Amino acid sequence: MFLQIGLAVLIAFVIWKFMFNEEENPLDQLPGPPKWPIVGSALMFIGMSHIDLFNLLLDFPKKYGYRYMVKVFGRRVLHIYNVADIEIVLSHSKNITKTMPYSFLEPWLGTGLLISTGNKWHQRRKIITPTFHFNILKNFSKVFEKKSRDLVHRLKKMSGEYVDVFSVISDFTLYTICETAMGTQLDFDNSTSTIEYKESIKQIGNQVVNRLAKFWLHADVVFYHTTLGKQFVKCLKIVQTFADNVIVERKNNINQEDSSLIQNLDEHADKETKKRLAFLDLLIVAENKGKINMEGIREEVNTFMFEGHDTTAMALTYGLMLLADHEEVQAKIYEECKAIFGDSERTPSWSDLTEMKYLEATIKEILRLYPSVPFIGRQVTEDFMLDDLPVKRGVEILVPIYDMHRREDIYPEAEAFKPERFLYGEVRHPYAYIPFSAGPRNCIGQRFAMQEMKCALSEICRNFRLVPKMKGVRPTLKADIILRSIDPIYVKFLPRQLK
Ligand code: HEM
Repeated sequence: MFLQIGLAVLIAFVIWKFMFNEEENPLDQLPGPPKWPIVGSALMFIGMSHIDLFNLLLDFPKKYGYRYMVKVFGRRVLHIYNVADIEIVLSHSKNITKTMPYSFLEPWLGTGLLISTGNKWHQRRKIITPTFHFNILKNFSKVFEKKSRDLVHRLKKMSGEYVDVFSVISDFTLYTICETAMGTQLDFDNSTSTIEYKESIKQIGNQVVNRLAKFWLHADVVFYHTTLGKQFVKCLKIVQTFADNVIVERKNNINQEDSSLIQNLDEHADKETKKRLAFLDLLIVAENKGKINMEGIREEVNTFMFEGHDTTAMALTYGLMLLADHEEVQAKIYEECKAIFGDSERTPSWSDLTEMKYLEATIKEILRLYPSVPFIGRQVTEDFMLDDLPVKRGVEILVPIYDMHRREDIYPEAEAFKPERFLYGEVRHPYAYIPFSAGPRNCIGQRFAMQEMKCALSEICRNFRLVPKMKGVRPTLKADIILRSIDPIYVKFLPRQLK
């Protein structure tokens, strides 16, 4: 009896709240998919796969224009495609809070740099920015060189067969980030803890995405009772334990020489140390100065491990697919490398990579067509004006990078792969090209990512001619935190004679 009365009161409250007590919102005047009382447009998304959702989002701006609003129950999600709007949103100094999908990463990444907001984010960004100092990145180029050489060896063993590119490339990016972030080599260590860590870190990303795709798993009370939730907890434990052990070991080993080197990076630009510095060492030095604690170090190490391997792995995978399809682009990269290396078989140094202008333009074009992060979300915490439109606290904003990068009026022949767009100084709005986002919350790892990708792609193009499984075929994509393909992408790597 009491239960029924309670239920009736609850339903009456929900109806009153959504139908009669809802504040006027200027966004309600914007175009958008049909809305019903209480549920908004929620019904149209029920049972939709991630592929359908991705396609629906591509279709919406054609129907509703470059500023539209999707309402799902009480949530108002404003979608913006105009570069001027995107600039206002991404350059806003106060509205820096991320939207809901990232919260599912929180049990793993904590509130590290990617997820945190407000003062915590400001402080962390200040502490972490020096870890991406030019001289630190230069120090990492040795890791890029070595891992790229190992990658070429692995591909040589598979020459002539169609290779599932992502599975090989994601090992490369994982090994690279692990050595640069934690100073730990995963590739040749066959201990159980290392193998488990490698597997878990790959699975954990998939588990988060699976959860995101199923709205009934969004509530913690449900999720942690499912098989998926239990597997997630298991992987989380393995990943956290491994990271904690590495941090403790590294803390015990950091010495006076490392500390002084880190604190005087500019003076010691070219100094070689016996031990290669890792991001983690810089965080340990920051801890010694009381700027970050153990929990903070763990959050940031895990954040680098997540952001630093999947993003570059997907970009390189799409990149190899596009190169295989465009022999003329491969040939130009090969010629550029030949002009730099001549007959030498040495791996590229930092300054060699800086000279690779055509390859740089190619990578930019890869990231235009396939930005590893297809959408950026912001939760509005402070009212602001989007030009003439008042946007109120509580609204969510979605910046669809993937779709904006394919706007025909900004990029003529937008679907075509043309690295030359980025070679001859074509003028466009600075916010019209944002694979690494822009404004205060832009990607802190972008220079790292560019150098790593340049190193890997130049080594691959010097050593192989790439052949597609089927020319002109493009993958089916799905809406996710990272831009993923439904099916594997296959490429054949035919060895070149290096001369
Ligand atoms: C192709 C490679 C990469 C792409 C396309 C990319 C893209 C992005 C984008 C779009 C954001 C903003 C996300 C948002 O606002 O929701 C971001 C943030 C971030 N990225 Fe990257 N990223 C790449 C590689 C890396 C690498 C290699 C690292 C680390 C070594 C890294 C570390 C981060 C971190 C820590 C943030 C959060 C920054 C903050 O909020 O202050 N990324 N990245």
